[in-house]
Amino acid sequence: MTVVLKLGGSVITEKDTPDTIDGDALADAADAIAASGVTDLVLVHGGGSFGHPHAAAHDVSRTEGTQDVAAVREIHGAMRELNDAVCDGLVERGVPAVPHHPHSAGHRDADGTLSLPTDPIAAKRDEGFVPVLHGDVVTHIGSGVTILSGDELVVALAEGLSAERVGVCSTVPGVLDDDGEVIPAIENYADVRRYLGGSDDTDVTGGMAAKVHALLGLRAPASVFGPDALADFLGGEQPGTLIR
Ligand SMILES: Nc1ncnc2c1ncn2[C@@H]1O[C@H](COP(=O)(O)OP(=O)(O)OP(=O)(O)O)[C@@H](O)[C@H]1O
Ligand SMILES: C=C(C)CCOP(=O)(O)O
Repeated sequence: MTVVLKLGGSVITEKDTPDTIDGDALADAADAIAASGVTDLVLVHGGGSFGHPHAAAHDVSRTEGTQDVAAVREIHGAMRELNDAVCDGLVERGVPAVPHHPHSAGHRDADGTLSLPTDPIAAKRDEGFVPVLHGDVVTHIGSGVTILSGDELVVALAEGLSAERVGVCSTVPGVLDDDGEVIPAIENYADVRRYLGGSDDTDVTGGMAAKVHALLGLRAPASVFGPDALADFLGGEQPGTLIR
């Protein structure tokens, strides 16, 4: 039973300080993953303070591209650095994490549709590794490169690997209504659109609104929850908001 789990960049980094890992949060997340014993796992992490400030500095988003090779290398390089730290934290705890860098593994066509072959990822999983992907810059036909968000990766992986469970761990305990209460379940974007905003921090990929929109397109149920509920999710529970 394949589980696709995204660790929000806002969870594992200090999102308001560029290029800074939140070491305690990363350690807690890695502890929870190691202790869960879940092995059929594909991980994704977001950009946080490694991805978004560099993308914003070069005016790159999911739709605005750049052909500037220095920008490509800067954004991708920052994300590789974060990916190294995530993989290191997992391997130190006995989780066989291996990187899978989207910049080298996928691209968008001229309409922005993502092509990301999942066979190489399935092969890693089937060999007992835990592939760790991340938000990145990807080649976009006619636009140079654009940003690929971790949330888009979650959707592509969940579909391509026929995942049974999908989890998105963010800083918030779930999708919140206007009173700050967690909305238990979402089945329709129109029902919750009025509650959804972007991110509190620099975020070129759209915050919660884009997340919910993307997850509603999945066949598998997806849970949005906070870091405290990561162990519960990995234990088979559906904490936070269930999107189906
Ligand atoms: N209705 C809402 N409920 C919960 N969070 C919301 C809502 N509307 C907007 N948000 C914002 O969405 C943010 C979560 O999305 P964001 O994309 O920043 O998180 P992430 O995926 O953890 O980080 P990253 O994009 O770096 O990977 C929250 O921190 C909050 O600021
Ligand atoms: C900004 C970059 C490079 C990655 C964005 O991924 P996200 O944090 O999942 O939206």
